[in-house]
Amino acid sequence: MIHGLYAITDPQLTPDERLLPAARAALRGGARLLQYRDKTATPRQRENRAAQLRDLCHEFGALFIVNDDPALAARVHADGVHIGQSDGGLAAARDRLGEQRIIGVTCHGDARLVVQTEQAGADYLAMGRFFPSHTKPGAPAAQLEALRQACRQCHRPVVAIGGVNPDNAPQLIQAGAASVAVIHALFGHPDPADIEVAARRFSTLF
Ligand SMILES: Cc1ncc(COP(=O)(O)OP(=O)(O)O)c(N)n1
Ligand SMILES: Cc1nc(C(=O)O)sc1CCOP(=O)(O)O
Ligand SMILES: [Mg+2]
Repeated sequence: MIHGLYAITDPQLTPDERLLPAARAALRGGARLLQYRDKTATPRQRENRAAQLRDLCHEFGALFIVNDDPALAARVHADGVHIGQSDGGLAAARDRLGEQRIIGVTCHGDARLVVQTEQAGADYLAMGRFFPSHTKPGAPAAQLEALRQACRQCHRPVVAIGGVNPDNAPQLIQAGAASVAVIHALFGHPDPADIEVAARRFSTLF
């Protein structure tokens, strides 16, 4: 079920030696989904890390999602993949992963695209960036009103992303977001104990 805190790893904030302790802390704090997002590692490193994160997520009963790469998601038996508008398309990802696995698709701030992408068969729709983001400052901005509209019209879960922290997340949840996806407000904390506290703050909002 796509609901609650959605933690996303980051190669700068969660490098190899910090990846598993940081991910474990987010899961202990209640993250219900975790995405492996790493555009810099070698294919072999990505496969190893993804397999370890999959096992960790399943220890906590959380869903494990791979960013960008349906083939890697299939190889490591992830629960699903997240694709953007330039990541090869929903149909190709569905062909690769079958009907049982989750496919999430970025729809930026476009409520009409959310509805179209739901009709095309995505399992969740992601909208953002709602607030200034340390991680991806150049992501196109999205408006809360578009989130409200999308959540009224769409039957699948909508995930809100971009500069989300425990203080601004309530606005997104109030607007109808089923989940908030977070990098910096979790993994920007150097100490895993603080990641867990932050994750718990998010989790109690749902
Ligand atoms: C949950 C979630 N939402 C949005 C994104 C962004 O995906 P994309 O537009 O493909 O950008 P990159 O993450 O690949 O830089 C995401 N990864 N996860
Ligand atoms: C990966 C990503 N995609 C975005 C979008 O708007 O599509 S914003 C973003 C970065 C999210 O990280 P943080 O929580 O640190 O802002
Ligand atoms: Mg992408």
